[in-house]
Amino acid sequence: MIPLSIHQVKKQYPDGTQAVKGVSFNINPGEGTILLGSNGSGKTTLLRCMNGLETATTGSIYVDDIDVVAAKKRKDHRKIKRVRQQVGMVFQRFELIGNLGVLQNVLFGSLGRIRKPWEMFTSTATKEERDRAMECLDRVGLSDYAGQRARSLSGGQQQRVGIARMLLQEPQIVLADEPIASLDPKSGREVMNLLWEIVRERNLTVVCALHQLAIAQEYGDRLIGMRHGNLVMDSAEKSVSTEELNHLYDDDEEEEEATAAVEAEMTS
Ligand SMILES: Nc1ncnc2c1ncn2[C@@H]1O[C@H](COP(=O)(O)OP(=O)(O)OP(=O)(O)O)[C@@H](O)[C@H]1O
Repeated sequence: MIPLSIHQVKKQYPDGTQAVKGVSFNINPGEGTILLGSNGSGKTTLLRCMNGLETATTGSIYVDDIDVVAAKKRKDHRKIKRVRQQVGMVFQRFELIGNLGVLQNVLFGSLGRIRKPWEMFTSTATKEERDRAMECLDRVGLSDYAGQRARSLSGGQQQRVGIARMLLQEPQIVLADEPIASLDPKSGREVMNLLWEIVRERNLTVVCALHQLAIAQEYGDRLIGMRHGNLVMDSAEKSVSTEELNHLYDDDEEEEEATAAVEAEMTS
């Protein structure tokens, strides 16, 4: 079964910004896909639509047999929860609670058992959950840091806690939104190595937004490029040269003007 299928997805924000303009692709099981594109090309929006953090305006996004877009529109919480259990997120800014301990942060990965936000602070983990969380911390090499406050860790260590939190969820799909953008090159590479090692050993399907082209070429099984909310490059369809990758980041004032002119003509 195709784990992730995206069909004609559009996302327009309430202020009128068209962040994603009709994107379609299927991701195969175990595929490590890297999403590329300059700032504002729509990568984060698309990732957030995939796990229902944002609701796509039109189109469908199937996670296994669930259409996330339809589930969000119908406010079908049972289906949204099933999607969230299957889809783990790794964020650029780690999204840890700095004042809390490392182990507690990982335990919040078992979000399936938390129904209301305040339960994050009142619910206590079972011994089994704590043991599993410790195993996840051990996998990312941080079991010795379990009792420390998250904010006392370096950026690279905090991202490893983010990976451990994602692991505790036991997802089938991992969405990583610029997981190394806040890290120095050495820590970034360490985190990328760890993330890829883990997804490979568990045969997880990954979609990872990145800006570092060399790393994208090194790690990605497949490279997908976005520009102004459109999918403009997919290495599954044709091989992609470094030149074409660089073109994704070209200064495109002229192209924007041309696109705006075409759009204005179409709406007049
Ligand atoms: N909540 C929002 N409301 C309105 N516009 C938004 C919102 N979030 C993002 N946008 C806009 O949507 C477009 C796509 O943004 P998005 O963050 O998805 O791009 P991106 O490719 O992830 O960029 P970056 O590489 O900088 O993270 C941009 O024009 C952005 O300003």
